[in-house]
Amino acid sequence: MAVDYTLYLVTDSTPEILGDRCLADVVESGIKGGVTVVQYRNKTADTAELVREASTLHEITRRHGVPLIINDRIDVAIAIGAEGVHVGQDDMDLQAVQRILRTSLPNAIIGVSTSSVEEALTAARNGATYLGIGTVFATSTKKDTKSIIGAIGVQKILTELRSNSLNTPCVCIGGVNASNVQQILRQSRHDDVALDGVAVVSAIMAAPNPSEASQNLRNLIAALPAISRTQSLGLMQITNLSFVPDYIAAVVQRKPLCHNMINTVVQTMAANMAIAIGGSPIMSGNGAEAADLAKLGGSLVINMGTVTPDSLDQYVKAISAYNAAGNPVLLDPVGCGATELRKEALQTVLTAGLFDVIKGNEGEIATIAGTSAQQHGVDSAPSNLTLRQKAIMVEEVAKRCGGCVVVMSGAVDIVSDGYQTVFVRNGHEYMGLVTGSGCCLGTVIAAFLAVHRENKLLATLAALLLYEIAAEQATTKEAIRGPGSFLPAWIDTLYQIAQSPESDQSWIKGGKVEVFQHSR
Ligand SMILES: Cc1ncc(COP(=O)(O)OP(=O)(O)O)c(N)n1
Ligand SMILES: Cc1nc(C(=O)O)sc1CCOP(=O)(O)O
Repeated sequence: MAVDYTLYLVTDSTPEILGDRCLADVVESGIKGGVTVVQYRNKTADTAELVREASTLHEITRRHGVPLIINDRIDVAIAIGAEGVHVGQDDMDLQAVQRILRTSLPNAIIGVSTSSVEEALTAARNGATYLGIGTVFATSTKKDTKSIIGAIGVQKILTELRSNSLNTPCVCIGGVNASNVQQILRQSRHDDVALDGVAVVSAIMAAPNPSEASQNLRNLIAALPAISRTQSLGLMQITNLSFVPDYIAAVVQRKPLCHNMINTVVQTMAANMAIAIGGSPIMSGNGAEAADLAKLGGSLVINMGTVTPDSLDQYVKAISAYNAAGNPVLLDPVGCGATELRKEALQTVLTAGLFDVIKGNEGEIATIAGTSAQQHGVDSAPSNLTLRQKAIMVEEVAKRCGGCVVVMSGAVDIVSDGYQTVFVRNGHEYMGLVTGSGCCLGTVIAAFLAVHRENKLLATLAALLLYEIAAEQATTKEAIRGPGSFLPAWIDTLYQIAQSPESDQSWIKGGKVEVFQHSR
C-alpha cells in the first residue's frame, strides 16, 4: 500500500510526555488532526502489555486508514498483524527482519534509523521501505541519541541517496516541532530532492490538544512553497532575459499586496515605487495585523533601517505569520553590522523564521556571513574583496539560508540562490545619491516574489533589471540635472516600462547579466 509519510507520529508513554492521559485517546486525537503514520514505541512495558496496547492502537489506526508501525519488536508486530516495524542501527539487522517477516507479514513496511550517508545507502540498498533520518535537532525525548546532524546532514543524506538512484522515502526525526518544521523541510531540500515527511514525538504526544497540534503541523507543511527548480533552467534562459517582460506583465496584472515593515525614511518613496511597478503597497509596522494581511497572498518586506526594540517584536510576529501562510518574505538587514543592537536584532530576525530573499550591501551580507569588519553607518565601507570572492560569499550565505536568494547590491550586483550566481552591471551613479534607493529595491523585488513564487532567482533578477534599467533610461531625459530631478523621472520610467513591457521590449536589451563561472 502507498504510505503517506507527511506527518509521522511516534508514541511515548512516559509520564514526562504522556502524563496521566490515555495513550489511545492522544493517538486518535493526533490522527484526527492529520497524522498519517503511527509508530508504537514503548521502551519499558512487558510483552503482554505491549501486545495489549498495540492491538488497541491498531483498532484505532485501522479505523482511520493509517498504518501502524511497531518500534523494535518484530514479535509484537507479528502478533497483532501490524503494517510494519521500525528498527535502529543497534537492533536486529534489516536482512534478519526481512527473513522473519517474509512468511508472517510479507507486505510489512520496514523502517530503518539512519544518521549518516553510509547507513542510509546501506539500508536503502538492502530494501528498507523508508528511512528515519536523525537526530536532526537536540531533543530530550530520546536519551541515547548519537549525533545532531541538522538540516545540512539531512540534505547530504537525501542528495547521496537520490544521486545513487535510491528513491526510498525519508522522514527526519529529533526535536521537530511547529517552530522549526518549515525550516527543516526547506533547508534540507536541494533542487528537487526533499524529505517525504517529518516524525515527531513530543510535538504531538505532549501537546495539550494533540489534534490541534497535528493540524497546525499539517498546515505549516502544506504552506511551504513548491521546490524552486532554478538549477534545472539552462544558463541561456537567464542570460537571454526574454522572461523579464512576461514577469513584469504578470505583476501588473496581479497587482500583488506588498506589505512593508520599512524604515521611516523611505516609506513614501517605497510606496510610490511599488505602485509604479504595478504593486499594491501597505506600509504597516504593526505585527498584530500581519496574520490578516498574510492571508491576502502578497509578500512581506522586513527592512531594519530604523529598528527599535518594539519594531523588532513586530517583525518577529509578521515573519511567523507570513511563514505560516506560505507567503514570501524579503529581509533587508540595513546597517546590521553598525552597532551591537543591530547585530543582536539581526540574530533575532534570522532565527524568527525563513526568508525568500535577503538583500543587502556588501557590509550587510558580510555581517550575515560572519566575515565583516565594523560597518560605518548604513553604507558599505570600501572593500578589499575581489568580485569573485564576493560572489563566493553571496553563494555561501544563500546555501546556508537554504532555499533563499541573496542579493549583494553594489556597482556590480551579485544575485545567487546558492546554485547559480549572476552579476548584474546595470544602474546609474545617481541611484547612490538618492536616499532609500537600495531599500526601495527590496520593495520592488518583494512584489515580484509575490507573483513568481516558482522561481525566486528569476523573480529577483527581473525586478532588479526593471529597477536599474529604468534608472539608466531616466537619466537620459532632457530635464535631468542631478539626483533631485532624477527621482521623479525614475518613477515615471518604472511606470512606463511596467505598463508596456511586452509591446516594446527594446529596453531589456540593455540588461547586462553575466553568469558567474567558478572555473575562471
Ligand atoms: C521514524 C523513526 N526514526 C528513527 C527512530 C529511532 O529508532 P531507534 O534508532 O531504533 O531508536 P529507538 O526509537 O529504539 O529509541 C524511530 N523510532 N522512528
Ligand atoms: C525516537 C527518536 N529517534 C530519534 C533519532 O534521532 O533517531 S530522536 C527521537 C525522539 C524524537 O522526539 P521529539 O520529536 O520529541 O524530539
